[in-house]
Amino acid sequence: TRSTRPQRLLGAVQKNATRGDPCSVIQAIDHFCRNKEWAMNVGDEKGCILDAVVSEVNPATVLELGTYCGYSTVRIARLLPPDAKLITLEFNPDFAAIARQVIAWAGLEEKVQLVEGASGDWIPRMKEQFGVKTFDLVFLDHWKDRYLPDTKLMEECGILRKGSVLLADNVICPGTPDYLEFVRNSPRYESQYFKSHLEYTKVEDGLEKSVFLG
Ligand SMILES: Cc1ncnc2c1ncn2[C@@H]1O[C@H](/C=C/CNC(=O)c2cc(-c3ccc(F)cc3)cc(O)c2O)C[C@H]1O
Ligand SMILES: [Mg+2]
Repeated sequence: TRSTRPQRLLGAVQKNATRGDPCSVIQAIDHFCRNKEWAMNVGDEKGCILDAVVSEVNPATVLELGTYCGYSTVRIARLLPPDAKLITLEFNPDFAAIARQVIAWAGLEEKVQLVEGASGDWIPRMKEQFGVKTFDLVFLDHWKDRYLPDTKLMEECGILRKGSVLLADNVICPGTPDYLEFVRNSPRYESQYFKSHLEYTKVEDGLEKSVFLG
């Protein structure tokens, strides 16, 4: 049977990237998506903004919602200090299987814990299951109608601390209007919009960075 796009994306990584070299994995995926088949990775342009925020926060603990093929997982994990931990949630087993191989090809397995399951089920269990009290950085890139409910859930579960940074992809395209309205109007967040473009296109999109004020 015909391969899937994530399988072809993994093939491009295994063919063109060097094992243990995260930058070559990122470049291989961006080249594949720009020249062969578009895929919903955060991409190189928004990826540079993601890199800047990760470097600024220098997080010890990171939560990613929506792994997909692991592109942003690799982008973030490659910048983390040695004993930092990135937990990434993905409920589609086929995507999770591809992402594990992409993360392994980049040589970043030690820094990444990929959890197969729904964010709503796992956010309440972060403390007991993984011994993580709070997250310094959360990257939201899963179903767009889950950004707001999961943010409220993270607040309720106490996994955000004063200064925790939420970075949300696609706040313009496809758009997350309810989430954007919430973080921009809530007194508990200091929000900033980073204008960019939808991955591999000229369409406007951007990232919203929201600092939880406790
Ligand atoms: C609740 C929950 N828990 C765990 N994993 C979850 C989850 N909801 C989705 N996921 C997983 O994250 C991934 C989903 C991401 C959703 N992202 C998107 O739908 C998405 C869509 C576009 C886009 C833009 C313009 C167009 F014309 C077409 C598409 C661009 C992007 O950057 C995106 O992230 C894969 C899915 O299995
Ligand atoms: Mg996205």
